[in-house]
Amino acid sequence: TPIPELGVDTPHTEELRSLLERVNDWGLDTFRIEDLSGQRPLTAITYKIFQERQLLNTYAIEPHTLISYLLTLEDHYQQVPYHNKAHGADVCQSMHVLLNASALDGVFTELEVMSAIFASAVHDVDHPGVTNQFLINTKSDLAIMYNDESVLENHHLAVAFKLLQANERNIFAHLTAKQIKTLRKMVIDMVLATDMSKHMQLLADLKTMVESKKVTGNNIIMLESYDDRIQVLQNMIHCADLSNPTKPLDIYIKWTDRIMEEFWRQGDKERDLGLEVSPMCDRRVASVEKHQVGFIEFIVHPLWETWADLVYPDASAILETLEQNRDWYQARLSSPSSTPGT
Ligand SMILES: COc1ccc(-c2ccn(C[C@@H](O)CN3CCOCC3)n2)cc1OC1CCCC1
Ligand SMILES: [Zn+2]
Repeated sequence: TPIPELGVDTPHTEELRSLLERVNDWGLDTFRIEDLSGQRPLTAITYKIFQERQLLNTYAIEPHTLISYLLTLEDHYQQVPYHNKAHGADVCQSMHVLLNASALDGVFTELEVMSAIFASAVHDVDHPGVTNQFLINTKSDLAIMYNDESVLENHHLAVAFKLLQANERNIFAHLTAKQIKTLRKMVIDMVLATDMSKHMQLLADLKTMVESKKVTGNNIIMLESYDDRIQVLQNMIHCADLSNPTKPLDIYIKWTDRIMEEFWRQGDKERDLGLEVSPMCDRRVASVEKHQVGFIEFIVHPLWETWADLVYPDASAILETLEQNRDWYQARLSSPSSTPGT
């Protein structure tokens, strides 16, 4: 069967094509792509990025093999409010834009770039919509399987690589053994770095790197060792994963609605199980704005401020939007919050 031009079957080909022309822009409306692509945002966006970066030519990837892998990957994202295929598509597209920073021009090899795009597309596959702590507390099969250590992150990686084992989905069939070994290690290192329990160490190391930053004549960052290179890619996927508050406000608010519904459903499960309801997971004690302000103040802004230093001045506009969005939520805190029915 012939491959549709955009990789997905949709009656909105014209509109989807023109929207995907903006794949290099920060703030691309992933929700609109979800609607126009026949609920295939991850396949449509990732296929476009692979084409945009000539990765099919560089690595002799057959279009139908890539489409087959992406459609199956997308089908393995669960229908949960936040950690679903739209989030996977959003982090993949955000990573694609971050890789284009001029301070990183020519820094990463094509294999590292493909590893980063692949890692972000797969990084939450089969996420069950509950946290690592919930899986540990409920003695879930996943927690038993991974001995309570980065349970979800390990699972996402295992699922992503398992799907490659079918010949019709093996997009890396024409890579050398050495390339596959390198790609696999980098993808594992990046996805494991999205575990929030690694956040403080990752940020501390990034700050150290920024302090000792070495650049070439035209302000391009010099990264000699594998450790330095993977550290930048790990912080990049972590930034992409925590990029919702840096996006246009109307898009950010939609992500907030989704994560809160996912957290509240976990709280409902904890209440039903007689467990203590986790912080921010009790829908009866909703302080959405307060939690977003705290999330930005303590996690998102410190990370993005440091990233913006590293790639200065490439992420300055993103940091500006983040600060405006924080002020918007802050302002709603002091004034009466939107109570139901008003
Ligand atoms: C728009 O709002 C949010 C957007 C994102 C997040 C958020 C938290 C952790 N993460 C990253 C994990 O999902 C890391 N995952 C785990 C599973 O394995 C893969 C890697 N993302 C939290 C958000 O708000 C919370 C609710 C109120 C304040 C905090
Ligand atoms: Zn994620």
